[in-house]
Amino acid sequence: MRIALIGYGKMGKEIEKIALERSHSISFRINKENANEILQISPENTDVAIEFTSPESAFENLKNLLTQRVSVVCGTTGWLAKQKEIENLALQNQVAFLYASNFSLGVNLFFRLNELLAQMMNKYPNYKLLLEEIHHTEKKDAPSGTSITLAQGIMENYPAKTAWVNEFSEKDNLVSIVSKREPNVPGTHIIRYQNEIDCIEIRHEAYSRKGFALGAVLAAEFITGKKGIFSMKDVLQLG
Ligand SMILES: NC(=O)C1=CN([C@@H]2O[C@H](COP(=O)(O)OP(=O)(O)OC[C@H]3O[C@@H](n4cnc5c(N)ncnc54)[C@H](O)[C@@H]3O)[C@@H](O)[C@H]2O)C=CC1
Ligand SMILES: O=C(O)C1=N[C@H](C(=O)O)C[C@H](O)C1
Repeated sequence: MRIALIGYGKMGKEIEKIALERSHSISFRINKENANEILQISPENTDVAIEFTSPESAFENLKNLLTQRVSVVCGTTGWLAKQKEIENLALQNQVAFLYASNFSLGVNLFFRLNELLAQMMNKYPNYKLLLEEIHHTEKKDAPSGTSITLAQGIMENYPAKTAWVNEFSEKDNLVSIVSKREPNVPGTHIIRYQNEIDCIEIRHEAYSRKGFALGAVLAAEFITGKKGIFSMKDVLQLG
């Protein structure tokens, strides 16, 4: 498979390692400095593009790639207000598009665990809920994309929770997401239900970026040759 890497930073480089190990080749390495080269990417030279850039650049990159009829796996967080527009563009151009806030198998298992726990805790409202995310100090967006997915999973299974906020709050209808930034943390997410008697906590801690990169390459392998909108649930078949 010929992969174009859009964003050759921490994630782009990690993805390249896994892609080469799995016998794929890299058709383009695009960064801020050579961003215009994205216009040269086409189905003639590339099977799939993997986009990990920044919240400010993702929408424009995705628009260009999909209009040029190139299927895309996107891991950039913080641009989702325009997700529907991008999905429609993929459908119009008859290519595949897959976005995930987190590509690691562990986090996708954790998403399911979070939903099951929310379903149970829905019956015990005297437990206060807190969602905490810790990431490296270079991260540009807050809260993390993963914590937004976790908050959505809670709201779908705990109807009294109707919105999330990115601050500490004890309001019963809110999912409170607290974001912390510390050096060299690849990504940690904690969900805690607590009252004066005890505490129930689930936690996912990434030890490196390898799981994110492997998941992104598996997603690229999965969508190659397909058309439509996909998610990591399709790739990992977690049920
Ligand atoms: N979904 C997931 O599993 C994961 C998502 N992420 C997300 O991926 C994104 C990138 O993360 P990192 O690689 O850690 O960031 P990074 O800052 O190390 O790398 C980003 C790269 O994008 C490039 N870039 C910026 N503007 C560009 C443009 N217009 N065109 C092409 N390249 C451009 C920069 O030159 C830089 O090399 C972030 O939004 C982060 O939240 C990160 C890890 C896992
Ligand atoms: O910026 C990161 O590094 C990460 N971003 C993703 C997010 O916002 O959830 C995924 C992972 O936690 C690492």
